[in-house]
Amino acid sequence: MLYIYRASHRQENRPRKRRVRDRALQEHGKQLSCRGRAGAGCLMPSGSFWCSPRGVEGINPELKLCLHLRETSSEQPEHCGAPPEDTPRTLELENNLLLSLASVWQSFYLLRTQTGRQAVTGERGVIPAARAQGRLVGGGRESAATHSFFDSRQRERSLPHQHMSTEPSLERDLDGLGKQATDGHTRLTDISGGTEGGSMASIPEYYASKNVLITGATGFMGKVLVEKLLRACPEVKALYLLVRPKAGQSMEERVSDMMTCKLFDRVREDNPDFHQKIIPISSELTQPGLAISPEDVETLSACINVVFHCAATIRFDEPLKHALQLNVIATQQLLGLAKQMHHLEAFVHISTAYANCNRKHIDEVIYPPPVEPKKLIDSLEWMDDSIVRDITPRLIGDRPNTYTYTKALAECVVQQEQDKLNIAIIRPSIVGASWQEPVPGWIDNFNGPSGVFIAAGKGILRTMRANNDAVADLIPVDMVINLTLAAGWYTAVHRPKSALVYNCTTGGINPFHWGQIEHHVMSSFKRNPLEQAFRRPNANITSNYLMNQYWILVSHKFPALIYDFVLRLSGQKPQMMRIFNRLHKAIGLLEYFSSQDWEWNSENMSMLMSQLTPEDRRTFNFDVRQLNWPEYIENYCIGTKKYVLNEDMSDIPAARQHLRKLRNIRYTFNTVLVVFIWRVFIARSQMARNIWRRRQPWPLAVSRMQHLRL
Ligand SMILES: CCCCCCCCCCCCCCCCCCCC(=O)SCCNC(=O)CCNC(=O)[C@H](O)C(C)(C)COP(=O)(O)OP(=O)(O)OC[C@H]1O[C@@H](n2cnc3c(N)ncnc32)[C@H](O)[C@@H]1OP(=O)(O)O
Ligand SMILES: NC(=O)C1=CN([C@@H]2O[C@H](COP(=O)(O)OP(=O)(O)OC[C@H]3O[C@@H](n4cnc5c(N)ncnc54)[C@H](OP(=O)(O)O)[C@@H]3O)[C@@H](O)[C@H]2O)C=CC1
Repeated sequence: MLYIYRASHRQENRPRKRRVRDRALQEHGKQLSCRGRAGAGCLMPSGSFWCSPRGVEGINPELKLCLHLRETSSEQPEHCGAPPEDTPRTLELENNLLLSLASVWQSFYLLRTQTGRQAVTGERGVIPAARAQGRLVGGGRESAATHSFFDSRQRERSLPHQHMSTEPSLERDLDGLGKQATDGHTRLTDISGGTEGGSMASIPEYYASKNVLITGATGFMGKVLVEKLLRACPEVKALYLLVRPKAGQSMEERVSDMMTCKLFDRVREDNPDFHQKIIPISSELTQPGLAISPEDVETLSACINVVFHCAATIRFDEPLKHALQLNVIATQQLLGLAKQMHHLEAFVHISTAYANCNRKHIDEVIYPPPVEPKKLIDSLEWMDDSIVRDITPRLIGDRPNTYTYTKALAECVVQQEQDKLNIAIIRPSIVGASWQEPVPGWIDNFNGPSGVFIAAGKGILRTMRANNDAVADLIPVDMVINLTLAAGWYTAVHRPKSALVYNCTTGGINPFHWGQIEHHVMSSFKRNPLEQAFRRPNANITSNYLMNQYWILVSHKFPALIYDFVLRLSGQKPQMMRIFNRLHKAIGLLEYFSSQDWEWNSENMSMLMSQLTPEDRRTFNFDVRQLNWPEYIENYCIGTKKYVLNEDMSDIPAARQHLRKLRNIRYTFNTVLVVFIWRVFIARSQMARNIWRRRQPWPLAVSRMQHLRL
């Protein structure tokens, strides 16, 4: 027996909604938590609560999915009793229809899926494991029935039509599940029962014996993904990595080099033979057919269960044609390959939170693309590179670069396949060094803020345009990867009808600002200095353009000129001005992101967390509330020193000594300057002497005495 009630925006319906819920509470002593505004839902025999974005009868199309009732009681009811008196007849009827449909799905599920069969037979796997974790109570079959309702609901695509057509009206009513709500936002609650912890395979159980395809595995995030999968899901069958030969190295050499990197130390300790699970596949993503050999296509089509698409060009200055080729066309081709995969359960696409940075508020929806991707691809194909370069600013419009523009188009091409594939789109904001795993502060590149931190730590960068009070939406790479793996699991298990978008951001939950980052970066590099710093780290951010230009002149260009002059005098090649020019170019490309605020809705991230078992929540932690920013920034700065610059921590005393030397040089330089000014201007002018006598600050009085002694 289950209760169904329909909620409505209309004020007069709210008391009835509340009565139904209160009745459920009274009868079963349950504590139900309720979020949101209006909605429609049913209390399942398991005690979980299901609600649809459109209302059970589908009569109120404006209804958004707003209700999320979650059982918080550990006690499971034997049954749920009769429907409340005030439940209308139509809804009682729907109770029965829903139940029959649930049982059709359940039987189908039990017969068709291995998980289901295991659930009935009690084989090793999902159910026993779930029971062991205290997530299931009662007999295996009954429990399977209750937990499989939503699982099987999501498998409806694979159901023969006659199964669905037994209850046509109900089919229509339930259509809302897994589709986007009228605000376009497909929330996790749209497709799940909302049972805390869920009653399905845990993440490592799911990935056990799966074949996973990863693009961009040699990149920053790809590496962390490979490492975490191998470490946290040791039963994974194989990881197929699409890699291209590069810089004179074959793809095999590149992959074996990658596996010797420090990042894999922990995996190596746990399983010295981990490399056996890694299968490199030669692929150049910008080539037709991704340049994968026919044999490899066959292998991948036959065995891959999950795809993680991380590869992209993330350069902000990439020519549009190339960015389009890699970020859009290659994604299209990969989707084509994915459609040939017979056992594909989830396709996870890594996008960016800034794909829609032309908006201030960004929901977890796929916005209409700036241009129809196919049209753009067709037009650019015949265009000369110089013409494309000329029209690029007009094309990208209010986006700052070709990167964010092509990532937005990529989301659109991914969305076009949502009817054929189970898709998740992850949108991380600014991905920084790792928070905890495999080691705190792991980072291996100069992208995003890392280059800025390093340049500031070396004492080269002294000023930058950024808004002190704007939120710095940094997110640690390990949290992004944990969420990505969890989203892969969720997508495969629930098979949502439309692509689920996860804004993987921190600002809305645990905000930290650029001004605070500046403070912590500077103090961290003073405690743990980088080797051979150019000057003592002392950088400031300002949102004022003119002020920034002034400081660039005084703190960057003037010292660079002096330094290059000294180099020239000593017969060496001047280099400082060249370094500053490159730095200014890089900083100029980043300033767009550090000078503004965005607001991301990250509801699906929070909802996904609520679907994990307590154990998975610990292993695949992406709870950004737990981030302690000062500690994170300290580890980040140390990480740039250890892992990007390969500096030894034992050299810190020498680096501190070097900073002291730089400080003494600065004091000496300042003193010489004061003395020089004194001798040249003040000592020669009576008026200056008069002014001088009237206001003698203490430090200058000292140098005056020194002068007298001279
Ligand atoms: C005043 C200091 C206070 C400190 C606190 C305040 C901090 C404010 C920080 C603000 C940061 C804002 C960051 C926003 C990022 C938005 C992110 C959007 C999220 C994403 O989705 S994508 C990931 C972000 N992508 C990038 O960051 C790529 C940006 N990079 C580029 O586009 C190009 O690399 C660039 C900058 C145009 C340079 O191109 P080029 O001149 O051709 O140089 P190379 O790329 O070939 O590199 C040559 C060489 O230099 C190293 N390098 C690259 N960038 C830097 C850098 N910033 N600093 C130092 N060194 C850098 C690079 O590794 C190469 O080294 P090799 O040894 O390999 O030759
Ligand atoms: N880093 C960040 O701050 C953020 C990143 N993202 C997204 O995350 C994903 C990963 O980013 P990240 O790891 O930082 O990027 P990296 O630049 O570190 O990695 C890019 C990966 O793509 C591969 N690749 C690039 N071109 C080709 C090609 N033609 N053929 C085959 N492989 C290719 C690279 O391989 P190779 O080693 O051969 O060059 C590399 O493995 C991207 O989709 C990016 O948009 C989103 C938000 C923020």
